[in-house]
Amino acid sequence: MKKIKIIYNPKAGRQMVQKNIPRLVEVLVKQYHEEVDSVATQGPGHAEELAYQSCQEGWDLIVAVGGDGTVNEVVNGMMSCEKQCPLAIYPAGTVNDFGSHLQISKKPEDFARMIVAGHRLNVDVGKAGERYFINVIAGGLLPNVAHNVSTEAKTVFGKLAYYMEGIKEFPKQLFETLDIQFQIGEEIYEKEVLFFFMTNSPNVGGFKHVAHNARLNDGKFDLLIVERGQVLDVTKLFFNAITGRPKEQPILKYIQVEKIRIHSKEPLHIDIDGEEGELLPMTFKVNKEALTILVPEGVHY
Ligand SMILES: Nc1ncnc2c1ncn2[C@@H]1O[C@H](COP(=O)(O)OP(=O)(O)OP(=O)(O)O)[C@@H](O)[C@H]1O
Repeated sequence: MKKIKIIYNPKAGRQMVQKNIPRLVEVLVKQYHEEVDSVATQGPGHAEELAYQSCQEGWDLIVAVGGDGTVNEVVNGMMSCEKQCPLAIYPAGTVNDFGSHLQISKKPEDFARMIVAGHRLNVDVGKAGERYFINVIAGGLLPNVAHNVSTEAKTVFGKLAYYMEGIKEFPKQLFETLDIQFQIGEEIYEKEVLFFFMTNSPNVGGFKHVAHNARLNDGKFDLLIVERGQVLDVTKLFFNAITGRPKEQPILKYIQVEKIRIHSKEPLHIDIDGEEGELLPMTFKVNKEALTILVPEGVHY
């Protein structure tokens, strides 16, 4: 019998997947005879506290139910604790870049089966200053769009809320570039950028395979920098991302990094797994295969 702690964000996504939790608990307890406790988060930061506490108390598995922000908090709680257990992600957010790359089923019966089968994958975890991240850090146009979308809009429109905000903001911000310095080892690149992101999984902002070389356990993060360009270049870039056909383009730089320091001339908050983080400058590095997660069997990442 395993002791399983479920930490769920009742406000994540369209607040639909959370309705599956009672059924998930029932299957785990009645069919598989596991010991299960589920706790709802009360607000920002609570998932982190609960995850830290659960590791300290020696639970065998933590299940994070929410979007990328909730998963980020749980990962921070787990990584700060000396004792560790595996993590399972039950995607219930608006975008779920990380969860959707893992191809995790939302059907409670399938999810319970995955947990009990216990197929493991050790994944890289990033450190951004003092915070951990599991999927993506970003700066510039895209994160601004994401932060302007309210919880209410996400509950009603889901992913569409991000696209509507994007269409509104895109023309306004197209010419607002940022002066960014990327320092990788001894090399320094100075760029005038629209936005940049550094990702663990290939999926970013709901777009699949944007970072086509990204692997969850290769000890590297994939840095994509979109430089200032002509309107047509930027439009083409988005079109290729939407249609899942990423191509080499003059305004796009694609580099794999293990450690990087990023400076911005203007004050710029970095976005960490979809939530607003600290101001730059900041050093980012990869902790290779630092966290064990449960994944469906037979899927290649
Ligand atoms: N009870 C709560 N009420 C309001 N906010 C909460 C509560 N519990 C957690 N939160 C906060 O909700 C924020 C958003 O959660 P999360 O990112 O998981 O969902 P989402 O934004 O819908 O999904 P995604 O990031 O995948 O688009 C998190 O930063 C978290 O701190």
